[in-house]
Amino acid sequence: MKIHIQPSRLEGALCVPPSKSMGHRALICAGLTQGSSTILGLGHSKDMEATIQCLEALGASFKKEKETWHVVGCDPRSLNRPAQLHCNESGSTLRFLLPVACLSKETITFYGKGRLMERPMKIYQDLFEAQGLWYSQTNEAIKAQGPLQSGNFTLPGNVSSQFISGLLFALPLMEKESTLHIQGKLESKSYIDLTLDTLEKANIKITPIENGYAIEGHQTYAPTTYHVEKDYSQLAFFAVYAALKAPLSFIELDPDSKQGDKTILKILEKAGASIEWKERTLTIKPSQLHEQVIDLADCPDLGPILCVLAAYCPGQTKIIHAGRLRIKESDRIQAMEDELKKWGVDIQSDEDTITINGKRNYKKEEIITMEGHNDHRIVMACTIFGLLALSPSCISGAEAIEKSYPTFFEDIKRLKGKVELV
Ligand SMILES: O=C(O)C1=C[C@@H](OP(=O)(O)O)[C@@H](O)[C@H](O)C1
Ligand SMILES: C=C(OP(=O)(O)O)C(=O)O
Repeated sequence: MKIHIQPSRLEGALCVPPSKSMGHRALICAGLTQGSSTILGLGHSKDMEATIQCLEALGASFKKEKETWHVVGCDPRSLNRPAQLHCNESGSTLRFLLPVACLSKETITFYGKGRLMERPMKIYQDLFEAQGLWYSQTNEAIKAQGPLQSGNFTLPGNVSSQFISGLLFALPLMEKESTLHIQGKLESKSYIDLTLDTLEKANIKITPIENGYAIEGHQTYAPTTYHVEKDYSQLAFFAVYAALKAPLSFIELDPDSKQGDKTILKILEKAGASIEWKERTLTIKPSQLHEQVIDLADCPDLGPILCVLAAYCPGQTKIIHAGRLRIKESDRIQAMEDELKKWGVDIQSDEDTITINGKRNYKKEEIITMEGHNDHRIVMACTIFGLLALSPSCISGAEAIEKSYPTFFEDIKRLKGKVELV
């Protein structure tokens, strides 16, 4: 799918989609509850679909009535036949559900598409092998056989927090107590906090210890009602636009949200934007923004759109601790470098840092075609760049938005943005 983008002045109010991270967590906690739970405000995307289908393959059932999901959970320990879990391109689905599914004694096959099976998984392989369990991986699939046992687990803190979240979902269901020790600096900590928060709602007890967590065994997930908040990671794309170009309002937000990507508001304020809250509505107004140093350790998903922000902020912006962007749906540093260079943006990177010397305007004589790199966040970031530019452009591979934000282009049109299918 190729989209033509005209420089546009967006206006109005937007309700961004529900949080994908909170959605995965609510689905998993509800899906592991021996009883029925309710999820309110769950969004629709390929990643949500993947998590629902995987939990169904483990025995949970999901029913949607209007905007409410009714979930009857399962116990993977009582699975009595091999199961196939199709994770599509969702790293969260695969890494959260691998230890959960392998509470079972049956062989579980996990399938992935796109770049999923190239993303780091060795942490789980090592952990299975240390317990003498079978684990094998090809380009298309991972096959593993539990049952995974409780114990003392040590994990690096800087590869992906999703391994830690995955174990936090599974360990409470094991027979005995476990500990999880995190080695080195913990990155994406806000995502672990979201996991702990959701587990607490399901009455699962996790005790913080020095550099890790203690998890009692033999716990049960309690039925409850989960409310999924609107997604600050998705809001970030439009927030950057508003801070640079024209005011936008965002409705139905939780101002006290624990989502780590809410930090986009601090970053924009630091750059000079005006941020105003009125109850659950946020208004962002543009200003002459300036450069800064941005630490990405706790908010990796903001990386691509922050490259756009930096490109339009005069002065030198440095985005540090960005290395994990290389192991997402694409190498997001390389992808942004490739696409922004087409516009003449002065952007360079090393393994862990992106340096951008920004300016206020970009204009090309010819129509630039940007590539989506099969990555939703690259498509969305490049589209925002195109809306802010002074000359028209195209983005190809735009269907990648289906992973997390299927209505992205419809929302732009609703705000009077000029985007058209070519
Ligand atoms: O737990 C989560 O919901 C997520 C954790 C982050 O991954 P890492 O911990 O691998 O950085 C983030 O990039 C991903 O989109 C969602
Ligand atoms: C990296 C992402 O998701 P996941 O790791 O779940 O594939 C993302 O949404 O940007």
